[in-house]
Amino acid sequence: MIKPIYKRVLLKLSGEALMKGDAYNINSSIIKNIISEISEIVSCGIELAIVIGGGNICRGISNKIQNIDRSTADYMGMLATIINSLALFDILNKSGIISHVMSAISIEKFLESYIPLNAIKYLEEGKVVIFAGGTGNPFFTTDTTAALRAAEIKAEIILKATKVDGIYNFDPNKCLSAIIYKKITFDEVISKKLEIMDSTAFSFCRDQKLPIRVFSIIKSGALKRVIEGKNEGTLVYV
Ligand SMILES: Nc1ncnc2c1ncn2[C@@H]1O[C@H](COP(=O)(O)OP(=O)(O)O)[C@@H](O)[C@H]1O
Ligand SMILES: O=c1ccn([C@@H]2O[C@H](COP(=O)(O)OP(=O)(O)O)[C@@H](O)[C@H]2O)c(=O)[nH]1
Repeated sequence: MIKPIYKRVLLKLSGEALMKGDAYNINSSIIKNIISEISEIVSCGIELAIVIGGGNICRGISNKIQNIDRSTADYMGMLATIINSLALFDILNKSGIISHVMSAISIEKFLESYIPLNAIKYLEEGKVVIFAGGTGNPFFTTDTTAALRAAEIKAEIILKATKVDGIYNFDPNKCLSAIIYKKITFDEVISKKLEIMDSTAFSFCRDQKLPIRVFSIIKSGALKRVIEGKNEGTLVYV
């Protein structure tokens, strides 16, 4: 049985990390693992909001189109987050975890628009809320979306599930001797220009005093350990 130290959290799932070896898709073993952990934490009373990225879809498309305008590519990216959010919604509901998708971009035909008070109501009812469509604005990322939404719904922490198991002094995919931080302040992460998240997201979380824990999406049991306040990945704090 999980002993959570949080009541309401926002989970950021990297689109690219979900892809793993399955080019421009969602890897079935990664999603199966994360769904089973989500099921465990939701059944112990955690109120869970999710932001899912779109890198697994949009990077594949924009790599193939030459000279695409930045804002056009960004709108394609936001649509990619909607595709991933709908996929996640379907998988969650089929696994018996009631969830809702709320989008920053209105598509009345099949998507509920993002209304903060409704999102909070769903969370209080024990339903998972997936925030789709990013912030609705180009030049931002889903990390910044996660920061904004987490502040608005008053989540206690952002849990960033990604390809690496924490924040290192250098990108571990480029420097094999990089050393992991168990915890690090926002000021340090910003001044050292550690690029695991964008600086807009880091600055916003610092100002809002909203901690972030970065951990591996692949490591089994990591989400559960994070929810229990165990020393998993890297904690970024004020
Ligand atoms: N200092 C760092 N510590 C850890 N990872 C880093 C660092 N700098 C850059 N990265 C990179 O950040 C990536 C994870 O960021 P994320 O936003 O989840 O990925 P993506 O944008 O590909 O979805 C890692 O795969 C890693 O290569
Ligand atoms: O508010 C937002 C959120 C996302 N995006 C676009 O959507 C893409 C996918 O999001 P992200 O890169 O954060 O996904 P991830 O890396 O987590 O898969 C981004 O690269 C941007 O092009 C955007 O323009 N505005």
